[in-house]
Amino acid sequence: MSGNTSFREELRGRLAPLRWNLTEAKSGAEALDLLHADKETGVLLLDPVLPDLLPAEFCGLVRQQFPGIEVLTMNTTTGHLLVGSTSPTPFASRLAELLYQGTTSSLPVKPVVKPTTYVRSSTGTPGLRGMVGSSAPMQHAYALTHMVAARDTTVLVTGESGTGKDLIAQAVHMISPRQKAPFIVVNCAAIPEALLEAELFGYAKGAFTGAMQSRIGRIHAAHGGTLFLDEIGDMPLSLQSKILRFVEQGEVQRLGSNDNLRVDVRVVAATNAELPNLVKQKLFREDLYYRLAVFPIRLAPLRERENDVTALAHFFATKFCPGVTVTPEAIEALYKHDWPGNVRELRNVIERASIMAGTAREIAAKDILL
Ligand SMILES: Nc1ncnc2c1ncn2[C@@H]1O[C@H](COP(=O)(O)OP(=O)(O)OP(=O)(O)O)[C@@H](O)[C@H]1O
Repeated sequence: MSGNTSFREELRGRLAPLRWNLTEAKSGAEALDLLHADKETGVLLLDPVLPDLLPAEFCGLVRQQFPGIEVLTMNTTTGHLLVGSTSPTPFASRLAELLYQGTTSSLPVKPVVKPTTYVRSSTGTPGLRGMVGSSAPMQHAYALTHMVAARDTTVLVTGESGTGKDLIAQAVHMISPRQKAPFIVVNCAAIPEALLEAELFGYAKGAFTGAMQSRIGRIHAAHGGTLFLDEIGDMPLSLQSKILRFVEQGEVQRLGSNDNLRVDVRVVAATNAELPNLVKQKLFREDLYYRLAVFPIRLAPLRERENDVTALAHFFATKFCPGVTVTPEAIEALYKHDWPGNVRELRNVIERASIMAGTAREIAAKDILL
């Protein structure tokens, strides 16, 4: 794991003869996502200069969520392992020795350390206001949100529709030092393409017919705070280079004006589209994708969130009808469903059920209409 491309290449070359399954990550967030996806990882070689997280934060997360993985820190200048003062495992010492010597010929073919468990405990990770659910994927999302919120790093929230991406974006702002400054939302899918540029960047007087006076755009309105670009996958290609310039350089040019105005805006983007696919189809700029995806937070679909349906059902029942409970049979009925619309769909089902329940003080299985 290293943000340094040439260092990763060098290491890949040196480890290639071992025929290990090698996976590379450019940032702490990407590494955590890959570890979640591939439970076979045994060893993580870490460049301690991470582009997104402090090494201690990253190591703490890996220790908490993947206790079986051995994290070995590297010196990227020398290419040697920094085997710390705590006693290293025999594997770490051997790898250190071999990398130090610049030869890997006698390394064991497989890493000797295997991951054992994947922590699913509900303890340790603080949650986020307004968000219910303590499944492992949600704890992972909460932890990433807490870690990144304090910085100005751009965040990309992904996940199916209704998984809570808006809530995460709001949380990033609300627990950041920018919380008292504006949180401006732009739904890129909801504003017609012809109006989006003026809406985002503003315009100078006379920029187009009807521009009777100058106006600042929503980017400007977010100065000092956070701009939430929702449905970023729908951002027209024609506007993407201008957005990239704003995200990279903090510069905004109003329509019909040559002045470059500087703004201090943190960007959070969200999408339910697979941006890498859009990049392949040339519908989304690759450079913008990489710039936005500095710190990705992926929200799992509800069907992958273990027991969260129970907690969410009780939460929404209380919200719509304080004092009402949900019977175990009703909960069982909820678990038979796949939830393609995710939490939004569950919320709607419980809202309807609380009406169907009438004057009863509980929501029964018969009230659950799927
Ligand atoms: N973990 C959660 N706890 C409580 N409510 C939630 C949670 N996740 C989502 N919701 C609720 O579900 C609804 C949909 O959430 P949200 O709008 O954040 O989803 P989204 O992923 O942004 O969807 P879309 O892609 O369609 O914009 C909202 O009413 C939100 O308050």
